[in-house]
Amino acid sequence: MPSSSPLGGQFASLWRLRRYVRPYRAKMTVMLFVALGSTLIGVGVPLLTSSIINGPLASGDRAALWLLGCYALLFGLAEAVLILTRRLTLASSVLGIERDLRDDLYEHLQRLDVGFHDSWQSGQLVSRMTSDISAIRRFFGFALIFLVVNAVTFLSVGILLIVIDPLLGGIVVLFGIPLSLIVFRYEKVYRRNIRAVQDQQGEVATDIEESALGIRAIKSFGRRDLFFARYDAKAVTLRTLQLRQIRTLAQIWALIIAQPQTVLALITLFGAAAVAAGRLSLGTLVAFVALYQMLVWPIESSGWLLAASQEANTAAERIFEVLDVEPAIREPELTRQPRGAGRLVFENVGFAYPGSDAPLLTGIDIALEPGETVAIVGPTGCGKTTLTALVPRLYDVTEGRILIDGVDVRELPLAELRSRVACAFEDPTLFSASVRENLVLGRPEADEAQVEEALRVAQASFAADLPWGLDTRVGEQGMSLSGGQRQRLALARAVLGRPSMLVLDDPLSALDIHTEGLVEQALRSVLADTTGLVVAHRPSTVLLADRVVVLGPAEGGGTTVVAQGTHHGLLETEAVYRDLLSQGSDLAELAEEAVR
Ligand SMILES: Nc1ncnc2c1ncn2[C@@H]1O[C@H](COP(=O)(O)OP(=O)(O)OP(=O)(O)O)[C@@H](O)[C@H]1O
Repeated sequence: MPSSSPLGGQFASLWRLRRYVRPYRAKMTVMLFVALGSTLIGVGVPLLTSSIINGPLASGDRAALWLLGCYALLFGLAEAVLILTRRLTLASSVLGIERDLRDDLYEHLQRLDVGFHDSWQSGQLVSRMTSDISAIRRFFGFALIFLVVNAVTFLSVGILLIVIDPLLGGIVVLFGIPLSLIVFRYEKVYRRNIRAVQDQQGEVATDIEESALGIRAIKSFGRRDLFFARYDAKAVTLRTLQLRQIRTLAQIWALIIAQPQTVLALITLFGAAAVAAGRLSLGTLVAFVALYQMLVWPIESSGWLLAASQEANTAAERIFEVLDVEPAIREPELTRQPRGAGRLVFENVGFAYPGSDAPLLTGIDIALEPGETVAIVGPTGCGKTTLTALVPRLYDVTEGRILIDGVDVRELPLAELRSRVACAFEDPTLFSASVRENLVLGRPEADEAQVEEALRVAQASFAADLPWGLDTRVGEQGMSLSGGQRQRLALARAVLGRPSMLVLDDPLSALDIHTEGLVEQALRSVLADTTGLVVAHRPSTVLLADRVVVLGPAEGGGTTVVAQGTHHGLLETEAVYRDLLSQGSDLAELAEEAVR
C-alpha cells in the first residue's frame, strides 16, 4: 500500500511515483539547487539596485558605482550559467523517469491476463501509455522544480519584504491569504474536470484505433459517415470537457493575475506616502517594488503549476489503476515437472467468463493420449475456442483441472507450459516485423532448418518468394499478406520445432481447397507424433484427427461433451454430428441451445 503523501490526499498518486525519481535523485537535487541559486541571484539584483541608488548614486561615488555595476554583471552571468546547467541535467533525468515508467507499464500490460485485456478498451491503455506519461514528464521537468523554487522565493522574498518595511510587507502577506483560499476552492473542481478530459481522450483514442484497424470493413460497407459521426460525437464531448477545464483554469488565472496588480498599486500608493513623509528612502521603495515584482511570476504561474500538478496527479492515478491490477493468471508458487510423452487430460472442466454467472463450459472430460489428435466439433458459439484457450492458460478453468502428463497446468511454470503447448488461433496474429521474426516468436532459438521445415509443413514456402525473403516485413498485423498467407505463417509458427502438444483453432479456415489439401497432408505428418487438439468446422479438418469430441448443450445449461468416437463411428451413430458436418444444418439454432 502507498504510504501517505506529505502533499495531502489529493496528490497521493503523484507521491507514489517517488520510486521512479529515486534513481535520478542526485541529478534532481543538482537541478533544484541550480534553480534555487538562480532565484537567489534574482533576489540579489534588486538589493544591489537599492544599494546603488541609496549609496553611490546619492553620494556621487563613481568608483563604488563601477564596483557595484561589475557585481550586477557577474550576477547576470552566473544566472545564465546556472540556467544552462539546469536545462542540461533536466533532460537526462526527466526523460529517464518517463522511460522507466513507460517500461514498467508496458511490461505490466504484457503480464496481465487476457481477461484484463478483454475488459479494457485498448485506447484507454494507449492514452495512459502516451498522454498520461507525458503529463507526468512535464510535471517532473518543470512544475516540480518551479513549485520548490516558487516556495523558496515566496519565503525568502516575503521575509525580506517584512524586514524592509513591515507595513508594506504586511499588505503583501495579507493579500496572499484570500488568493490561497480561492485557489484551494477551485483546485477540487479542476481535478474533477481533468479526470473527465483524460478519460474522454482514452475513448477517442479507442475509436481512432478501432476504425484504423477496421478500415477495410468500414470502407467495404460504405459506412465512413456512420463511423465519422460516432467518432465526432466523442470528439465533441472531449471538446466540451476541455472547454469546461479551460474555463475553470481561466477563472482561477483571472483571480490570480488580478491579485499582484492590485497589491502593486497599494504598495506604490502607501510607499509613495511613506517616502513623502520621510519614513522610507526612495532607494528602499525601489528595492521593495523590484523585490515584490519577483513574486509576480511565482504568483501568476501558480495557476499553471496547479493545473500541471493536478494533471500529473490524475495521470498518475490512471496509470496506477493499471499497475495495481494483479494478473489473474499467475506463476505457480510450487511447480511440478511433468514426465511423459504428452498426455493431455480435461478433468471435469468448467469455465465461466469473468462477470458471467452462467458457466459456458461444464463437466468436460476428454483424455488425449500422447501422439493422439482429437478434433473438437460443436455448434458455433458453443465454446470450442474457449476450450482451447484453457490449455495454455490464457484463461484458467473455473472448475476441474487440465493435466499434462498428470501435472495440473497451473503447477507448471508459465514459460514452460507455453513452450510445451504451441497454438495457432483462428485469427492469425502477426506483428509488424519480418516474416522470420514472426515465425520464431515462440522459439527464438530455432535454427534455419527448423524454420524451413515449419514453412514446408504449413505450405508457406511463398515466404521465400517475398521481395526480401524471410526478412520481408509483413506490415502492421501482417496486413500486407492475404488471409490464407497469414494463416499459414501462423501455422508454421505453431509447428516450428515440432512441439509435443499442438492446439489448433480451425487452422485451415482461410485456405483455398488446393492449399487446404496440401496443408492437411503436411499437418498429418506433424500431428503423427504430437498430441493435437484441433477445433474443426469442416469434414476435411476432422479427418486429421484420430478421434472426434462433439460439444453440445448440457442438461443444466452450458456446453459439455455430448459424444465422442471416431469420425466414421460418429457419422453412423450420432445424428447431431451428421447435422453439424452437413451443409444444411441449422447451426445457429444449435448454438442457441448450447449456450442456453
Ligand atoms: N472474452 C470473452 N468474454 C466474454 N464472453 C466471451 C468472450 N469470448 C467469447 N465469449 C463468449 O463465449 C461464447 C463461446 O465463444 P467461443 O469463441 O469459444 O465459441 P466457438 O465455439 O469457438 O465459436 P465459433 O465456432 O464461432 O468459432 C460465445 O457466446 C462468446 O460470445
